[in-house]
Amino acid sequence: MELNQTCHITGVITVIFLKFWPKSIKMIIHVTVPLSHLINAFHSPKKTSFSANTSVSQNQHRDVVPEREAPCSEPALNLRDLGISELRIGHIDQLIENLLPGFYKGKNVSSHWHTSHVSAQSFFENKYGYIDMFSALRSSCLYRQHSRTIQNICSDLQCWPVFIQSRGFKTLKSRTRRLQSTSERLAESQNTAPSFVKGFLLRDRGSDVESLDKLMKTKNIPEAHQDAFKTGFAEGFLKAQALTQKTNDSLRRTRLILFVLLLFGIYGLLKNPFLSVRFRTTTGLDSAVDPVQMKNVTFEHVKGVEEAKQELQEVVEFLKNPQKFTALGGKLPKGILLVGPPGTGKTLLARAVAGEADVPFYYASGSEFDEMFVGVGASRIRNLFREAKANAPCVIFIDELDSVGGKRIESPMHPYSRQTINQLLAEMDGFKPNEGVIIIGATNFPEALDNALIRPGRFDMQVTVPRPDVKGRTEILKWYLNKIKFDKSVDPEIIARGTVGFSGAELENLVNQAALKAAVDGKEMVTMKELEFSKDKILMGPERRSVEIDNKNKTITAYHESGHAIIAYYTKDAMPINKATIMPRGPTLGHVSLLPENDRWNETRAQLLAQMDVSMGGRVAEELIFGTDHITTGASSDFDNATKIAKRMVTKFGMSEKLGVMTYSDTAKLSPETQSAIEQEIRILLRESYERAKHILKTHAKEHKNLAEALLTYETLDAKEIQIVLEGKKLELR
Ligand SMILES: Nc1ncnc2c1ncn2[C@@H]1O[C@H](COP(=O)(O)OP(=O)(O)OP(=O)(O)O)[C@@H](O)[C@H]1O
Ligand SMILES: [Zn+2]
Repeated sequence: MELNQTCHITGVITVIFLKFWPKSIKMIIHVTVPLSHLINAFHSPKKTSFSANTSVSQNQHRDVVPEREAPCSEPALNLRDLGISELRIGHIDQLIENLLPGFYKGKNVSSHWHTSHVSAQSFFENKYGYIDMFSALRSSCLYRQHSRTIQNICSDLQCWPVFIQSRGFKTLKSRTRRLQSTSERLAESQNTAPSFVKGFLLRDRGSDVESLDKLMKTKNIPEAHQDAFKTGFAEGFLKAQALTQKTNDSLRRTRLILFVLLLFGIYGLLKNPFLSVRFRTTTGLDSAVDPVQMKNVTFEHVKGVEEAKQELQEVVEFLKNPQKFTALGGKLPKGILLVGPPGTGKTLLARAVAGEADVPFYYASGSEFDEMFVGVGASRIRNLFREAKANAPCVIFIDELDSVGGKRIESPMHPYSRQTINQLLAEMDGFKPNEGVIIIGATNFPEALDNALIRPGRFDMQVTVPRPDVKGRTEILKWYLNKIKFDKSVDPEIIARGTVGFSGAELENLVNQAALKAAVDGKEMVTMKELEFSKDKILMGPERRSVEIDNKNKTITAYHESGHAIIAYYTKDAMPINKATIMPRGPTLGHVSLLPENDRWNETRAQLLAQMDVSMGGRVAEELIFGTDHITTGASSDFDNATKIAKRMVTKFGMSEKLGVMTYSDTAKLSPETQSAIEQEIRILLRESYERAKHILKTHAKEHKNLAEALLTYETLDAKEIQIVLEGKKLELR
């Protein structure tokens, strides 16, 4: 039987024994060697042509005799000759003992090794002078006689789990040697290592697992080893994966942090007032054009302010055709100031001027210019004017001019408050009147403006934009009613009469609220009812139907509101009653709304006194009907109103005999005597008003009672119904 075959048989025997010995298999399974060790173990150490007692020094050059070329003439050596019948894991020692008598500790083997001065690669080598077990086997005296067998055993044993001691640390020298020897060994092992290991060693990472399984199958690797290999591979693979995963995770985290920091950086730059200003006013993308961006607004869109429109017409002419004005040598105003209460159409007018002249409209709000950072306001103004000059002719509109051009505060606390306004003054002086740039400012408080702003050559043209009169209101109502579906029965005039003092914005809101109400009620179009409803809502506040009010409180409210109504009805100079209700609205439990029959441009002393008396009507009614112990807190807002009127009469309108026609703007700075004189006068006015109200209510106690009961029945009464009740007629049930 050919040696080879015998060896193979040995190898096979080995395998068979192992196969049927679950215990030994278990033992083998426990002995799992990390992958790197397995690879080390495969590299059967260099073939050495040692003589038995040659002293072994690890750096002796070894010539490698490739196993397969060795002649196979030796007699076959089988385990029996070695006194071993069957080979199990426990027999390794005996085998080695027989192969290498005296190898094991305790026998004084001719020591092949000295104390190593250079640390060897492994403790094994340090101790035995051989790189590993196999080279120890090969150097045995038996090797020469049975080199073939020992080689085969070694190569078979290679499949056995081997105990390799390796040092936990690597010296540079050993590392180099290891790397070098590993690569040489790897090259060599490709010849000696069984094919399945080759595939394993040379595997491409991509398809490890299935090639490993495939190899396990095709090369019928013993069961026991499969787990060890798989475990080893899995461990190595998982470790590698875990490491990659960790690296990827930390890379991802770093990238995320950098990205967030970048975002913050960009946000900070954009928010930076200097940059954002530059961005806003110098880039075409987001220059300070009117954010509302109403397209081609013309004078047609502005109703009820004819006078203001006429005054601005000439500005439009100038913007359309500046030469016409320069030829005559005339100078147009650089700055136009629109003055009026909120919501009267100042911004709309400025847009209409730019729209009529068809020039760019630059919108800026005064409050934008004031930032907590010093100098930001001034830089924004510079940018705005630079951009406008570059696009002349154009309109610059500065809304709420008083917030940037307010009186300059001369105080060490605000050393920079002048910077922005000074910049504005400088810019206004910085261009010639006929350069084609018109600056329009709007303010609700002209008195708050710095005088330097409104001197000639700056905002030297002032246009008043007042609240619309009944005619203007009718026009504005028609304008907005035409934008919705409304019933033909709607008479804008009546609504206009009932909305004295309403601004354009409030009228627009009234029509809009009526449309919403009609939509909520599922109506096809808006009728007078919805318009009245939204008017009351604006005048008296939204109804609070959900509020549950007990009868006692309802009765008090009914007499309180009737008190106001009776005074208004029986006082000659009082405003006519529009409506009385005990339906809670807004913050009040009831409300009486009065409306002048037309616009009051001025109010007489009698009218002011009448308003005070009406305000006193509520408290007086409570006192007369329920007694002084049952008067309520509900009259506080009435007294506020009456006190305000009395104070304006004394300090503003010169309507006090004692204090004369002087005005007292800042009472806090007055002398104590003057202050107490003012208080005295106010007190007298209020007491007299109270007495007048009491007199009226005593005189018309019956009507007062009838009206209160009607309110308890109908909850809300309009002017007509109130008149019917006070005339003693019966109201038809609604
Ligand atoms: N005379 C008017 N004619 C038509 N619509 C008006 C008129 N006045 C106000 N409006 C409406 O009210 C809205 C607000 O008006 P605008 O902003 O021009 O008032 P304003 O005087 O500038 O208010 P503020 O002083 O609060 O800035 C306008 O968009 C417009 O729809
Ligand atoms: Zn009241």
